[in-house]
Amino acid sequence: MSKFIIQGGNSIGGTFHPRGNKNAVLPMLASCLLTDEPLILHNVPRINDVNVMLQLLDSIGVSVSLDNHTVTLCAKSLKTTDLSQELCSKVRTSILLAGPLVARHGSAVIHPPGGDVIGRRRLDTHFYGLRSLGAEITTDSAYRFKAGPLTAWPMVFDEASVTATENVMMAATLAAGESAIYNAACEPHVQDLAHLLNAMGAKISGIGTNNIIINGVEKLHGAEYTVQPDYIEVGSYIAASVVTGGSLTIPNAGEPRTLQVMQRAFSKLGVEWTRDGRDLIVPAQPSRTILPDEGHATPKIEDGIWPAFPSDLMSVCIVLATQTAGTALFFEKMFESRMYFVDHLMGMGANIIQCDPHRVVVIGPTKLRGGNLTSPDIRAGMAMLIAACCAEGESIIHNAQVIDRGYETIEDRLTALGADIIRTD
Ligand SMILES: CC(=O)N[C@H]1[C@@H](OP(=O)(O)OP(=O)(O)OC[C@H]2O[C@@H](n3ccc(=O)[nH]c3=O)[C@H](O)[C@@H]2O)O[C@H](CO)[C@@H](O)[C@@H]1O
Ligand SMILES: C=C(OP(=O)(O)O)C(=O)O
Repeated sequence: MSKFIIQGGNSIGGTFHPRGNKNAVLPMLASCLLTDEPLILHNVPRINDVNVMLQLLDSIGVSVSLDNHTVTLCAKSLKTTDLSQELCSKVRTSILLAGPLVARHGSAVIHPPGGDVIGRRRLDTHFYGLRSLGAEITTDSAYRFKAGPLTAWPMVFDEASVTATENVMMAATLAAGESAIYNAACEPHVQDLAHLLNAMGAKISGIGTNNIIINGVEKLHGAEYTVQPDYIEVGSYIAASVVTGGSLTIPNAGEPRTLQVMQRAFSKLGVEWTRDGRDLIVPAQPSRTILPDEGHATPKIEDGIWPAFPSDLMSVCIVLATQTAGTALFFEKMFESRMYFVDHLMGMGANIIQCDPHRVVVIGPTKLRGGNLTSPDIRAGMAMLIAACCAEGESIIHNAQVIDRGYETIEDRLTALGADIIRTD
C-alpha cells in the first residue's frame, strides 16, 4: 500500500505531455491474440493496468517485449487459453481476452474481472454478443467460452457498453459474414481500437457511430500503431493546473473533436483554453465563475455515453467546481457509487450537498484544508490529489496505488510541474 504526502498551495504549470489512452491501449493489448504476427504499439502508458494485461498475455504464451513506451506482442503459439484467477481479478479488461481468444483459438477460461468498484458492472452485453456469434458460454465461479468458427450476426445491444463493444467487435473481425452492432459504444477509445483492427486487416465501418458493421475476414495480420492521447488524463491535468493557479501548454492533447466534447463541461465551470490543431494552451485563470444556464438556471453536468460528458472526468470536475464561484449540479448517471468520495472533499471544507447516490450540488468557491484521505478508485484518487494540491497545509492520500492503475508516474509528473508530492510505502 502506498501513500502520497502532499503540501498544498504550489501552482501546477508548464508543459505537459499526455500519455496514451488507458482505455484504448488495454483492448489493443488483447487484440494481439487475433493474429500470429507481431503487433507493435507505440505511446503505451506505463500504468499498472498495462502491466497486469502484459502479465496475463505472457502467462498464456504471448511473447511480450516492452521498450520505454513501445510494446511488441506476438501470439504465434499459445500454451493455454486458461487465465489466472488472481490476474483476472486485478483489471476490468481481463474480460477483453475472451473475444479474441474464442474467435481465433476456440476457447477461453476467464475469471470475474476486477476494475474500479464504482457500482454494478454487468457483463451481460459481452455474453450476449459473443453468444450471438456462436460461442457457448457457461458462467459459474469462472466463465468458460467454447466455439468452432464464429458466424456473423446482426446484434442489438441493450446498453452501449464500452468494453462489450470492444470485446464483440474484436471477435466479429474473424466471424464469417457481416456482423452489425447496433447501439454500440463510440467513445474515442472504441474508435481507436477499431482503427487498429482495420490496420490489422479487419473490415470495420461505422466507426464513431452507434452502428458498427464488421465484415469478417479469414485472418488478421500484424500492425504498428500509435495509441491516441488520454483525454481523461488531459482533463485531469487541466483541472490540477486551473485550481492551483498555473498555466499549462499541452502539445498533442488529442483529436480536436474529442477536446471539443470535453470543453462543453469545462467551459460551464468557467475554464477557458485555446486550441491550435491538436495542441492546447490553458492560461492561468485565477477567478472563474460557473456559467449559469439560460435564465440564470443552475447548470447541470451529467455524464453519459459518448459524446456526452465522460463519467471518468466527473470526480475531477467536482473538485474544479469547489474552486469556482457559483453553483453546479453534477449528475452521475452511469455508476451507483462513484460520487461517495465527496465526503472526503466536505471534510476538507468543500460546500457540497449530496442529494442521493447519483447527484451532488457544489457551491464554490471554498478554501480547502489538508486532509487524511483514502482513495477508493482511480478517478476519485486523482480528484483527491488535485484537491490536496490546492488545499492549505498537508494532506495524506492512502491507497495511492489505485491511482497508478490509470496515471503514469503521477507524483513525478505533477512534481515536475510544481506540485509537492512525496510517495511512501
Ligand atoms: C476499461 C474501460 O474502458 N473502462 C471504461 C468503460 O467501462 P465498462 O465498459 O465497464 O463500462 P460500460 O460502458 O459497460 O458501462 C458503464 C456504466 O454505464 C451504464 N450504462 C452504459 C451504457 C448505457 O447505454 N447505459 C448505461 O446505463 C452501465 O450499466 C454501467 O453502469 O466505460 C466506462 C463508461 O464510459 C468507463 O467509466 C470505464 O473507465
Ligand atoms: C473506471 C475506470 O476504469 P476500469 O473500467 O478499468 O475500472 C476508469 O478508468 O475510470
